[in-house]
Amino acid sequence: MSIQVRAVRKRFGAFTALDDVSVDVPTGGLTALLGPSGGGKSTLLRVIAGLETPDGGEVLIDGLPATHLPVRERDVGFVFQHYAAFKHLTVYRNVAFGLEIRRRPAGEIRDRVGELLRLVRLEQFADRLPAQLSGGQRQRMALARALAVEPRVLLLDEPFGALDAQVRKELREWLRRLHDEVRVTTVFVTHDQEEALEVADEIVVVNQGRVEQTGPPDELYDRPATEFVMRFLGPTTRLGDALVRPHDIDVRLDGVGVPGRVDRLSRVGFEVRAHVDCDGQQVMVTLDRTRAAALDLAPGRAVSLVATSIGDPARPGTTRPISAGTGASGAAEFHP
Ligand SMILES: Nc1ncnc2c1ncn2[C@@H]1O[C@H](COP(=O)(O)OP(=O)(O)OP(=O)(O)O)[C@@H](O)[C@H]1O
Repeated sequence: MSIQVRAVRKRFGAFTALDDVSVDVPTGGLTALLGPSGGGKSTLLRVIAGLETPDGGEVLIDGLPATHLPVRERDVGFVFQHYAAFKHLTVYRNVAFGLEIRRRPAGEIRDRVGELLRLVRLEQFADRLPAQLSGGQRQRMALARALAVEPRVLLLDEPFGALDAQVRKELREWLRRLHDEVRVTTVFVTHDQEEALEVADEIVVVNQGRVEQTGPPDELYDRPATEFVMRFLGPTTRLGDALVRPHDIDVRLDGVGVPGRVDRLSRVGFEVRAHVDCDGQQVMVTLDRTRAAALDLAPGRAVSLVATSIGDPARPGTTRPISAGTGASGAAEFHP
């Protein structure tokens, strides 16, 4: 089921939470709403769900007007950050709940719940109570429960937000695989750019109530439309006036480019980070350790730096340097 959000506005008193927001969610896609805290992601998700009515604009579900359609008629499944399970019911009964209240035949419920517990890898925990599960297992139960009634859309608001980094990482790989298997149109909210880049087919960057850019992860990373998007999606550094990714700078010894001197080197696994002083400007460059060794980089070494730029067909996919002053003016500084 596809979802279209057209020019939606939402105010809370004098505060504009969504300002002329348009988003297309394709059928069967996995779309991330990504942005900083307070940017309007949850409000947008709630408008899609029917939990908030927009002040202007419209929502179309499968091409039909749905702006004023009640939540229960939208066929959506939800999972929130802190999932409220029925504490006194087993995992099995929690997942079966939606089917039981719809009075589905016992055999059908058994088959469906069995299938879902397998999908979320909780078969062996069917008889436990929610309190006897880890946080990650509870969120997987929440997803199984949301999927039980076969919603046409799955809406996830920071579903892994309360979990620690390692579990989050596992769950996002798992979410990707689950989605590939069930293919239900899914929209999930996250403020974690790595989560969005790794999991989503399409990312909508939401900031200060507006959509900054929409596109597949690679496109946003390699061709950010604004300085805000560029900063939000990955590390950046300035070289002269240009804002570039640290791995899109060539370190040279032939004097071509901006002259500088290596200040400091640090190794992080396979990556070497070089801090280069270019006439007072600190430029950060990342390169792999093979390249760093070939250049014989060491503090004090004279080098020169060249930003590799997009639009050069010899180097497809590299980031175009964004000149100072372009893009979202006044966008908050953000260093993931
Ligand atoms: N019911 C409400 N009444 C008043 N203000 C609200 C209400 N809901 C949200 N807001 C405000 O709207 C803005 C956007 O909130 P929203 O929850 O959509 O942001 P978000 O991008 O999801 O942020 P977070 O990641 O912190 O949840 C915030 O400034 C918030 O305080």
